[in-house]
Amino acid sequence: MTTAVTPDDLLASARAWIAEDPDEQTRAELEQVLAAVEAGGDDADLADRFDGTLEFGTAGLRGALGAGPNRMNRVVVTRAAAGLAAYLKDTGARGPVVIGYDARHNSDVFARDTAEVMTGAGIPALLMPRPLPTPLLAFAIRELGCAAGVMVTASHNPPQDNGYKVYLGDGSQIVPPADSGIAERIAAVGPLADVPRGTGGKVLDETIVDTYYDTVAGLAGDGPRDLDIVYTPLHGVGGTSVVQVLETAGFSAPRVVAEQEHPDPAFPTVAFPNPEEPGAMDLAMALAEKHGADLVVANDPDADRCAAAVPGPHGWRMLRGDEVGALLAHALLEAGTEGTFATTIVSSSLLGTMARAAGRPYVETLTGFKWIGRVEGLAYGYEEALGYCVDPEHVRDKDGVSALLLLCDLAAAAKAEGRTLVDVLDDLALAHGLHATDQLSVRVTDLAEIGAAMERLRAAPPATLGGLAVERVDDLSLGSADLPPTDGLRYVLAEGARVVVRPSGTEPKLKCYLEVVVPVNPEDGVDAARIAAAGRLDAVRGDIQAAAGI
Ligand SMILES: O=P([O-])(O)O[C@H]1O[C@H](COP(=O)(O)O)[C@@H](O)[C@H](O)[C@H]1O
Ligand SMILES: [Mg+2]
Repeated sequence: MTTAVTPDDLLASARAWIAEDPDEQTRAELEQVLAAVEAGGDDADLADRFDGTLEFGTAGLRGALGAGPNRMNRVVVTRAAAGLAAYLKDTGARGPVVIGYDARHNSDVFARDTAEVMTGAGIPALLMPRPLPTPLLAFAIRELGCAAGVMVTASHNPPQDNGYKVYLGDGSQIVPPADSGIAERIAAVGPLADVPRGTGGKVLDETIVDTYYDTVAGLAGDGPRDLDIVYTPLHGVGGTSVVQVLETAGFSAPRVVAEQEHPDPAFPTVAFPNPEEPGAMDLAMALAEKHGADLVVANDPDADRCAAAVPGPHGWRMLRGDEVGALLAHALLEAGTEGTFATTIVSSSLLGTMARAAGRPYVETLTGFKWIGRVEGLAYGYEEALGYCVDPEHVRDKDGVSALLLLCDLAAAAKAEGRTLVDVLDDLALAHGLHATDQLSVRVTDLAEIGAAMERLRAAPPATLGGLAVERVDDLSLGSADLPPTDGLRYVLAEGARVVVRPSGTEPKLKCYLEVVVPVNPEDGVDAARIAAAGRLDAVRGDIQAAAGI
């Protein structure tokens, strides 16, 4: 919520904040900012810090570390934990809260604060033994019968950010109305000094980690294991888990990108620690090229996403999330997996086509794994943002470790037949048409630019995009029978193409998701369809960019 503040209110809020902040560092930081304003300096920085509070977005709270309610810090985390504790008590939830954390700045401190607030509220707290992947936390919630889970992570965001993912006892991240129920109770938390603090809870031993490794390793079949794998955890926490799981499943140890092997909150070798960002996978692909490896796999820093790259005639290329999503779906369908297949409205429509062809139920949700994770009867869910859930029984969230293992499993099976993952993708294109997707993602410094772009699109709906007629425009903010309201626009285009435009819920970005479908003529081959699709995507991209004015 954004409230207009007068300068006097602002100064008073800052002083009140300093008075209750238990963190020496953020206290000193805000004192400095305040002193500069009091000395007549610009108050823009101070105003921004107090311009509302961090809110639950696509994946919990997320924001820059720093002092003030609009930043991630010990005050905000303590209040969030107290609000969650109140929600759990009010809703009669039973069982402990398990708390995980990644290796970012202060993640361990925020995790400990959360544990102390939980025990202070009379709720048992279990703390993960060390910085570990997000999916391990999601696993622990179900495995240990917890009432809720908290993961302190900002995933793939820049180094100066941190975040707070909240899960309930079903192991899925919170959605409405639980998020607003928790937010109301956070807002109602009184002075910090009145929030009772207990012990740090129980620190779990390695048993939970080993159980997870065995469970994940057990997902792979007993197929061929000859595969030369290059892996990078992108300076995050996936490293030991992935190596251990691959080896338990019978693969040789992957070649790990040495510069990115160990957790480092500064993420020194990448501009953004996000495998979706250009350049993030360069070191991994260079290592693979050097050794003539078969496959590159990567996780984002909290290891709930999995990226992959494959060799081709023009060098290594990254697979899109939609391609990995289709490959894993194919593997599961081939293995006879029953149940519902699900993805989001911004992901490729290929999954729906594959599910229908195989006679499986199919569901589309809003963006975010918090929605996919709670699909009833879920057998497999994925989203284009490199997120995959291949074992919903144990992990009701995306899991970059299990997805990575199953992808290696599939690649090794293909290799044993003298084929590659690209050959499998070609099979799918021949069977269902080439579904090509791309994303136009524009990072802004001023969030108002995103609102302005959405307004322009609403005011002047394009009649065609990339030469394809716009057959229907859905304003997603109105909601529908199948989907709760969310800020976004969907353009249904001729020939099976579509564009969705929405503001990111985790970063200051406007995202446009593009898909075109091109039939494959077996005589011309899949590559001809790929070239045609790339041209179409370019044309659609140019038009939506112009229409949005970004
Ligand atoms: O940060 P992660 O890896 O948890 O990923 C989070 O953010 C992604 C991007 O969301 P948005 O487009 O709103 O920025 C979501 O797709 C994902 O489900 C969510 O968990
Ligand atoms: Mg992540």
